[in-house]
Amino acid sequence: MTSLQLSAKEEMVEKFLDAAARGDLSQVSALLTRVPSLLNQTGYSGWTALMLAARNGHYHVVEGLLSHGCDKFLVNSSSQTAYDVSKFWGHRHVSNLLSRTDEGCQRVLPGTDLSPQENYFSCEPLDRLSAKRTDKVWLEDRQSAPDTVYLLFSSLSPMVSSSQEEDGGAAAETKLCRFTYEAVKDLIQKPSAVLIFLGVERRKNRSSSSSSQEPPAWFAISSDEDAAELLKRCREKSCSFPKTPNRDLLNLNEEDAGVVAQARSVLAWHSRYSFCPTCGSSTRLEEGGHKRSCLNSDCSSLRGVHNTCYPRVDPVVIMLVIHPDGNHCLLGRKKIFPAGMFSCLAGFVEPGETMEEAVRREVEEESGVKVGPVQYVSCQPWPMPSNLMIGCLAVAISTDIKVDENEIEEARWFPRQQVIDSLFRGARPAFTVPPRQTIAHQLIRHWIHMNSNL
Ligand SMILES: NC(=O)C1=CN([C@@H]2O[C@H](COP(=O)(O)OP(=O)(O)OC[C@H]3O[C@@H](n4cnc5c(N)ncnc54)[C@H](OP(=O)(O)O)[C@@H]3O)[C@@H](O)[C@H]2O)C=CC1
Ligand SMILES: [Mg+2]
Ligand SMILES: [Mg+2]
Ligand SMILES: [Mg+2]
Ligand SMILES: [Zn+2]
Repeated sequence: MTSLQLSAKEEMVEKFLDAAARGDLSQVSALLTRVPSLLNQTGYSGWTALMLAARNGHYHVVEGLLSHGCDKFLVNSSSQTAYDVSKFWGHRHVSNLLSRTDEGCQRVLPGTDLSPQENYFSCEPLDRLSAKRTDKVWLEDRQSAPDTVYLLFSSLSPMVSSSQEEDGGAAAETKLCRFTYEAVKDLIQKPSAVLIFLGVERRKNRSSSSSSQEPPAWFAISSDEDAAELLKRCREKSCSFPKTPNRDLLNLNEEDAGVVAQARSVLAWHSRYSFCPTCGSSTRLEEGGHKRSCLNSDCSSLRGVHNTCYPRVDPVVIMLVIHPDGNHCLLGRKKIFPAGMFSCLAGFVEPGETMEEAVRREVEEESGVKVGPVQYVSCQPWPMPSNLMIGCLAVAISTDIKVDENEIEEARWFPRQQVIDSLFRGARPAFTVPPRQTIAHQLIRHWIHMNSNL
């Protein structure tokens, strides 16, 4: 290419970027018709036409460029996307346009903070009515009510039905199988059965005429009967008890996942605490399955408050560590991860430790990186078996990495652009992030959505 041709091309790019910056939609369209390759060209400091139009709030130019299929995830030399730029300059109509996805209303780049409800397993479709757990008469009455819903568990997995996609591809949706009292009453009567009261359905419309009637109650029942025998109780063909909960329970809809978060954690606690941890005696289920009391009347667990009597929740900190330059984040991989997957570092909170200290300790133990400020973002119940994942952002104050090979296979600083590529583009990214149902994924997204460079 001659220098004359080169400068002609440069001139064309400049003209195109200038038209976008001025909001001249007809010139932008005319130039694109003649030279389609202009679409994602960059000028000074890596600014694209989309960024320049976004900077100046030119909604129709942004719309036009998007309709031509321009790449909205490109970043300039300060690692800002067009969305970051429009948000910083207060052009909300443009940032709303840029945050839309092809799937419609789902937000890829939300302008607001992540709400706790957005984490999978955190939806609460049932009102737990904990005060009713001690009301034996009420509980027995609800158990046999015709509209009461029973979920059936075997080896801590709920019975689910899966619909397959038409081409025989991956399971499209997994639903909890719901049973009536009549269908499971023989199981409830077995001495080995564990029955948990989960709550009652929340009324969608409190002022509805049927409000005098009690909303349906939900129970979980765990049975040690043979799984194949249990499956015969279901009329649907595609029923199963998932074998790999870490993976299979992520295909439920948000509401079913919320119910499973409670039921699985409580059942897992019963399966591991059959005997009193204080004196080793047998225990009795109480309070709708939310308590185990020791049968030895001399046991000290019967006096005072004891966490041996109630289901456990184990707090785990999970953190996205940001490089002091603001443009890289620290991700690690365990040996058991699928090839190419990197995730946030995580670790159990230890006794007598604050959340912030647990973040600093786990990051330093696992990666050798020292952490300064820590900020809570959101949390996620993780019923594998009963963790509460406390999601944080943390800022590194040192950058050398030395991994603890017992826990982590590799840890690396990833540039923001690679993270964006992995989250949103999928086309041969340098690494993969965990699935959207994990808080690790949501924390990574949260960081990308922040205007950390502006
Ligand atoms: N939802 C999400 O996005 C994510 C969820 N997680 C979950 O977080 C949990 C913790 O993460 P992980 O990195 O493994 O934690 P840690 O870094 O704390 O390492 C766990 C190891 O530490 C030991 N350990 C120390 N204290 C405890 C304790 N109170 N309970 C259990 N083990 C303890 C165990 O060792 P030993 O086995 O030798 O006794 C265990 O294998 C995991 O269960 C994982 O499923 C993790 C990442 C993402
Ligand atoms: Mg650790
Ligand atoms: Mg860890
Ligand atoms: Mg640990
Ligand atoms: Zn005891």
